Amino acid sequence: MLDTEIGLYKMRCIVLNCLRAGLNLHRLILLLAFSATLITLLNSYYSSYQVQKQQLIDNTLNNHKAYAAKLVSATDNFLLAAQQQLAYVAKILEADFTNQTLINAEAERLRLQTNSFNSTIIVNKFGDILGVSPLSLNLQNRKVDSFGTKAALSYRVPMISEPYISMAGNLLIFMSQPLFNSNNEFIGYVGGTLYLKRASILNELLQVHYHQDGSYLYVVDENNRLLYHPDKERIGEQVFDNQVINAVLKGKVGKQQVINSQGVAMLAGYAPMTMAPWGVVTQRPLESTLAPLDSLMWQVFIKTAPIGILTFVLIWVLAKLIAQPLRKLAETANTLDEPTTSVALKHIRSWYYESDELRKAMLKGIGLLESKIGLLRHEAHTDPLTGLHNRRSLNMQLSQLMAQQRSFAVLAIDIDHFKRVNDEFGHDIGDVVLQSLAKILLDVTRDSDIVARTGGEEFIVILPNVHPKRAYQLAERLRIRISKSIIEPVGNINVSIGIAGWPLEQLSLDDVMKLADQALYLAKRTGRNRCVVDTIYDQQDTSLFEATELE
Ligand SMILES: Nc1nc2c(ncn2[C@@H]2O[C@H](COP(=O)(O)OP(=O)(O)OP(=O)(O)O)[C@@H](O)[C@H]2O)c(=O)[nH]1
Repeated sequence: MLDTEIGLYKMRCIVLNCLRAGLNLHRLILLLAFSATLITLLNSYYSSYQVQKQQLIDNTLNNHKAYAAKLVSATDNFLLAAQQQLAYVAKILEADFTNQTLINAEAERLRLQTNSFNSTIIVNKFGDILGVSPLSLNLQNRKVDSFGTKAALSYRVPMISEPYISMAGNLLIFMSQPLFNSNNEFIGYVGGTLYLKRASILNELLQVHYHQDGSYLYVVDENNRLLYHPDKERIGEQVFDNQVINAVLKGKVGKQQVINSQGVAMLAGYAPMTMAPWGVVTQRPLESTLAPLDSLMWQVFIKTAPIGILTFVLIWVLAKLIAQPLRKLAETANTLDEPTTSVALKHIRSWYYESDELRKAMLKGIGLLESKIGLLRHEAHTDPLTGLHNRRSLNMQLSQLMAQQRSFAVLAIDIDHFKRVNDEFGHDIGDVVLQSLAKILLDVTRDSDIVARTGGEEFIVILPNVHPKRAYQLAERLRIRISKSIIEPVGNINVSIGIAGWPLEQLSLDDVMKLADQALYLAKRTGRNRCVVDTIYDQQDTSLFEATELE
């Protein structure tokens, strides 16, 4: 019971600690596995304790039942032998009952030849005591006056009396054999006593079976009186309300767990005698019977403890191994937006099916997320018709260039009389022209240049690190290339280009774009199909620009 209480207390501590520290898979697995193991261990301890306890009780009851039967047999044999001795003496005396010397000699021989009787007595039919041994009892020539000796005179049969106090003051039982003459007339009897409280053959016989482990036996007569008990003070005491005594005096053989008259739980076996209406009960206290079980269970605990501890350690390690991949996956799930997440995911050792599937699913999810974000980013920065940068993307790129303090030239390009193309060939063909122009622009510029469509038929080309004169040359080459290109079914188109640049007297980006627009407007106004450089930009000190390779 103590083990169960300790186990429950430990489990309660674990649960409370988990609640305090916050539940996670590792702790849950530990809690589950620990509690399952603990319950199994406690259950096996408890059930093996119960089984062994029952086995001990059954064995003890069976042993004591067998003891009782054995003692009954030995005591019956003794009484039979004693009765036979009396019968033998009776035979001798019947032949010559007037011979006083013979009477004295037989009384003495009967007592001394064996140790069956404590005293012997030979009585005539009038109750006169003719012979006695030992003489120290001073009963010669007296009349019998006790319960047993008078009963023998009246009943005139072989008999064993119930216990009584003798004429000499001893608690005893009296055995007698009647004497008959040749005419079959009752002439007296020969008898012997068995002392109950003093040393006697009966006490010696029964004491053989007294054990030091708390076992003891007692004998009761038909009046519930104790004839033998290890506690001599109790001999002669009448015991009622005892189930075992009631059963044995009804002639039953058996075994039973009882509470004795002192209130102690006993495991008893009992059997009735055949030579006398007595019963023998042998018993052992339940407590002393079960005492070895506690040390046995302790030994079992000591022997199983190392394996138990090893099991707990194994559970702890396994729980950690199982929980670790899921814990790392859970931690990574909080940082899905970080670029290093997919690399971290790949390094997680998901060694079993579920965690591996989860990891793969997360990797797939991140892949899908990244491609979707990439697509959205591309769409947010791209002109859908031409695939060039849109205005948002252009502004971002320009901000970066300005942040890096890198100079650049701006070409603002507008198709001349594009309205006519739409009007003559339709809007779809107009779109084809815009797409063709985009291709030419990409073809002529470098990868490091930025080509954007910022309006209907307006394009912006940014040339990083290009000084004004080189910007103009490039714009001219671009214009000529466009005008010479045949775009089916429209044929040739022309463009006007306005040129400005940064840095320019600390102007803002908006101012630079306005200057490029103004130059473009000038190109349109002065006849189209031409390039115009913003005047301020045209006067820039070329030393401000890095040397660059031109197409
Ligand atoms: N096909 C097509 N046409 C467009 C698109 N965006 C704008 N336009 C047309 O571009 C034409 C621009 O006309 P205008 O602003 O009058 O300029 P323009 O005809 O080129 O004359 P100038 O610029 O003065 O030489 C209009 O007819 C618009 O409808 C587009 O995405 N696709």
